[in-house]
Amino acid sequence: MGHFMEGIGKAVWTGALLVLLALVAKLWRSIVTRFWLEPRSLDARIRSQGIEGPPRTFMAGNMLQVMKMRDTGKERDMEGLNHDIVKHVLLDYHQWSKEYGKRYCYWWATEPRIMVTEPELIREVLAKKVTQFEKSDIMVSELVSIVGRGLVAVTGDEWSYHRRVVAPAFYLEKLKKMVPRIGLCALEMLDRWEEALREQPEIEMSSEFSKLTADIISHTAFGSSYLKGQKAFETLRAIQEELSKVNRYNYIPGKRFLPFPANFRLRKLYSDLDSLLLGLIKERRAQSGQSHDLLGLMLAECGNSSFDDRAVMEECKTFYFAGHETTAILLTWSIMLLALHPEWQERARAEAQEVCEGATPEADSISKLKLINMILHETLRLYPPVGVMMRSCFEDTILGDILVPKGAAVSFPILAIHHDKELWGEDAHEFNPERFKDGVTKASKHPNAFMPFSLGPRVCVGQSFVLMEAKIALATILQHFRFRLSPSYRHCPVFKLTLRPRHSLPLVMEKI
Ligand code: HEM
Repeated sequence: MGHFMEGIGKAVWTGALLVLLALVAKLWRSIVTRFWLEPRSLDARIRSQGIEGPPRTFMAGNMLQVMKMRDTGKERDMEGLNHDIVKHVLLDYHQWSKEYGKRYCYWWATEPRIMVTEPELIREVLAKKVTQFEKSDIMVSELVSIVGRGLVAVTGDEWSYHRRVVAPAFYLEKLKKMVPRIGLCALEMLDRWEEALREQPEIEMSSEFSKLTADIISHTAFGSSYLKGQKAFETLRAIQEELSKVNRYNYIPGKRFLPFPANFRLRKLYSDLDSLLLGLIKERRAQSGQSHDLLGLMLAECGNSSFDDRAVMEECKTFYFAGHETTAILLTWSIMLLALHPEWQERARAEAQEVCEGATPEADSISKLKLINMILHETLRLYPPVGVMMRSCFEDTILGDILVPKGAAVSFPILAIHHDKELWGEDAHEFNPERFKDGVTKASKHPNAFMPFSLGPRVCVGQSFVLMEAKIALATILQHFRFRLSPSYRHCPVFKLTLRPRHSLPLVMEKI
């Protein structure tokens, strides 16, 4: 009996050992395939087409190099106050495009990314071959951690469904109802400035515009519940801070589950945020009548469909992340450019005074602010808040003269395209809003060379909202203040998720 039991025990141990060995072998095979065999085969297919690039390292590819090169720009200011910023901000593109040509390949962890700068090919990816090119799993998981599982992050059928529910909230007729509220937010900011100017001659613009756009999105997204909206946005800002600390380890698989203190803090912040937003949505569903804020419009659109409270909550997070900082940055760069170019400041002021007659713009007069519109476009060309975009390739696809293999990605350096002399002429680095006088499609040698909001069906859903908001803010400011750059301003644009000034933007303000 004893021998019999011993025999069974041995068989169980041997079986367990075999299972363990099989699991280790499987894991080993998938590690070798994912980190060595697949990248090696993709590399060979890309290089065989004459597309060269910097040598890559195991696992991280060129990711750490790219981060380091982008950090170099953060460590020193630009030498002059000019707009030739590609070599400062996108040093990786500047160096590698000189070494390997404008079309080269670099590696983001195990994903090869082919740089594509031809607007025609970019249009093909973003507007025509949308099923072959999508956001990659790596990108989606990074986006979900930053912006939530809303419109920016979802793909395929889930994206079509979200877009159908969200897009109507941004129709011009609906946005027009938000104009008076945005005007009030701008006037409140001006009151604050008048108060501050009694003590000092300068105002710091980046933080002012960050407050303004947070205030506007809190009101326009949540209407009467805007104080709770503000609380949610503070939590989102804390999440953004924590994420910037852990993003450096993105190439480590499963890094979100590792016991970093930042991961524990993030989990708590996400859970606080979810209960706050879900509470707010429940309250709103219980109210009768329709409200004209973004949340109300979205709830009306989804009705009783399967778009549940969680899906609505993810879209609320998306509005904040996609729309708050980007808009603040647009306003910051445009006022910097107007401070630097007093002739354009005077022309824009004259237009604002003529159209608005001392008041904030009305919904129907916003389209008459043509010069201000041109100034905003020129700002978005020189300083696009989203400076680089990309898409992954899900099946072998012919793109112009390239065969993009499944598993590779294409990357579009929007900033470099907006500064390309072949597209924009010799004055590509100069501020010249006049180039937009006949509209965006005629401003350069290619109708799609201007792409701050992307192109095709996934074009920025908030595009009209942001231009409306920026026009109201600028027209209101211009009618009340004349301004110039403070001598203490230091010019140092940097990439920190978006293209922003590293230092503050102090302006010397004079009440008109
Ligand atoms: C100057 C300001 C802005 C810029 C430069 C900008 C730029 C962009 C870009 C480039 C994309 C495409 C991203 C991609 O597909 O990888 C995008 C998408 C998006 N943006 Fe904006 N955006 C701005 C403001 C806003 C605002 C104010 C909102 C909303 C309140 C917003 C909401 C969105 C959403 C929801 C998407 C995803 C659209 C989709 O995939 O269907 N954006 N934006």
